[in-house]
Amino acid sequence: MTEQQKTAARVGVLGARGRMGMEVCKAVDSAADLELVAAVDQGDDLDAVAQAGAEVVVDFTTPDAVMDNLRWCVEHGVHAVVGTTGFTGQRLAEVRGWLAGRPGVGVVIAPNFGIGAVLMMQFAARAARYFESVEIVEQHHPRKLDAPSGTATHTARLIAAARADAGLGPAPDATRDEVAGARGADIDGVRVHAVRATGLVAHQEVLFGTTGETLTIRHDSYDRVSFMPGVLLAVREVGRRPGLTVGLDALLD
Ligand SMILES: NC(=O)C1=CN([C@@H]2O[C@H](COP(=O)(O)OP(=O)(O)OC[C@H]3O[C@@H](n4cnc5c(N)ncnc54)[C@H](OP(=O)(O)O)[C@@H]3O)[C@@H](O)[C@H]2O)C=CC1
Ligand SMILES: O=C(O)C1=N[C@H](C(=O)O)C[C@H](O)C1
Repeated sequence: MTEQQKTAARVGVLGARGRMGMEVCKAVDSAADLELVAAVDQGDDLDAVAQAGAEVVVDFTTPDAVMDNLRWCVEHGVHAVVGTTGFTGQRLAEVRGWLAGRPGVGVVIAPNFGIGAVLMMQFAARAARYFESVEIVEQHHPRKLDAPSGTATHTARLIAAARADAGLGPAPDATRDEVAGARGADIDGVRVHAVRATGLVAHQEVLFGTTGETLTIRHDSYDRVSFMPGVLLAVREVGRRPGLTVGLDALLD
């Protein structure tokens, strides 16, 4: 064993045969300071992760699978970096509850690991107080299971909080006799529209409007490599951050 291998952090990937999981396995494999010790997918035994001595697990599975995986990690003292979507306030509270019993364990959950996407969300939250209207349009590949995206849901919540802080009421909207769904989903008072089309990867526009002007903030991931610097940053940092960290923002400061 080389000196490099002795000090490399041991990483397991869940959802390893998925679109993101495959990319994460490649990225971990290519990082000199990380060692891919377990690649687990549907039907594989999670104990492979423990047997391989993984210190950090990366989860890109499904909203249905992720909670069981995460509880397993916390119970086994393995740090977790989670990109899988579907984290409601209730789910986050549950994770905090598990972590309370394992004070040394760190969990990072981020709806989007793209640096540009994180900035897009920050810029949108900053702009929110100045515009009476706001709508989010997220666009993804058609094999995505969830809608709206985790990124769009998170963005809507940030915008809603900023609007509430600024004392803004509901965005003006005189629509009547709607065809169901025509105005998108309502997330904390923010309309979110989900587009699915072959050729897309992951894209989002936040459209703000006020008298005589609009502001559009747009982010595009054209390739899943865009998420890898954020994922690797979280893998390297998670052990130094016991408890739950939501979003990549705290790791970029
Ligand atoms: N935070 C971020 O930056 C990003 C988040 N995502 C999110 O990551 C998740 C995965 O996306 P994507 O890679 O495109 O999806 P895929 O469907 O391509 O991959 C998910 C993989 O997880 C497997 N899987 C299902 N259940 C389990 C389980 N219990 N244990 C281990 N593996 C399991 C699936 O197997 P099978 O197909 O057999 O069910 C599949 O191989 C989604 O929630 C997506 O929204 C995606 C991109 C970026
Ligand atoms: O499923 C995807 O592809 C993506 N999922 C995440 C989300 O739901 O926000 C992140 C990114 O949009 C890609």
